[in-house]
Amino acid sequence: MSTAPLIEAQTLSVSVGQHQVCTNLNFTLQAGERLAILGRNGAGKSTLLSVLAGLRPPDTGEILLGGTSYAELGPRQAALRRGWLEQRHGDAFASTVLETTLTGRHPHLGRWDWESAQDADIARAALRAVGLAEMEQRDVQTLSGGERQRLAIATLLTQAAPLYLLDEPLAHLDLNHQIAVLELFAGAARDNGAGVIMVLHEPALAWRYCDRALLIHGDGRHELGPVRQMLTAEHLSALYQHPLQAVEIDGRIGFIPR
Ligand SMILES: Nc1ncnc2c1ncn2[C@@H]1O[C@H](COP(=O)(O)OP(=O)(O)OP(=O)(O)O)[C@@H](O)[C@H]1O
Repeated sequence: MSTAPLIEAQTLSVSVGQHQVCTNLNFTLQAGERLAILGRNGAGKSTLLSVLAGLRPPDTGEILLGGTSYAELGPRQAALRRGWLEQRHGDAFASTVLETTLTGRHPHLGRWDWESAQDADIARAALRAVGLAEMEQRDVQTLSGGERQRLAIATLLTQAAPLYLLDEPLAHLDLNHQIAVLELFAGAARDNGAGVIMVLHEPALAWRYCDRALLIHGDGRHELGPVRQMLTAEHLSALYQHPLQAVEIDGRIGFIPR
């Protein structure tokens, strides 16, 4: 069995327009690890995540999935190794919730294959996991923002890639569903050895649900390390350019804006 990391970024430099997102970024993510990406609006978190997903090229450097580059893998093999939750979900056509979830199985099917009963079982299990089991025949265009976000997560779970790249997975979710989704990916990491990289705007949840944090400062600088070292009031006040105070209750940390 390959012991190569799920993903490895080597000397990665990324820019968009005139904006430098990161310079000389190096990291590896092993099975079962969770990494949070944090930074101000416009810092370049989504841009970096789309580079990690192989959807736009870095300026320099390389990304390897299980030791293999995107160029060598090609789109189908890449889709079997990493799933990407994008920030916006457009539904140009009417489709049911179940049909949309089943699109997650496409990388697993041959060119002329239809989805099997087993594929439908996998999709239904994912819909149950995000609390949408009762809605499988609903038209996606009628879903609320939070329901649509949970459907995107169910589709990603149906894809069942070992690495999840999540761009703001908590967008549109109420507090109850935020924790449910973070618990879902914590379980995937713990029980199935999934790797998770997620863009989050809530440092307290990153502290609780991730092992490491990558801080993107928006001027090309980044910092990477264990959450307990990275997610301090001092670091986060500098990152968000707003003074924050850390509060600890029952072993959990919160950050209060001053
Ligand atoms: N095609 C483009 N041309 C020029 N600038 C762009 C382009 N795409 C994005 N940008 C800019 O690059 C910067 C980084 O965008 P990105 O979406 O990666 O930020 P982000 O950190 O994910 O922000 P947010 O927290 O608001 O989602 C932003 O200032 C954005 O306006």
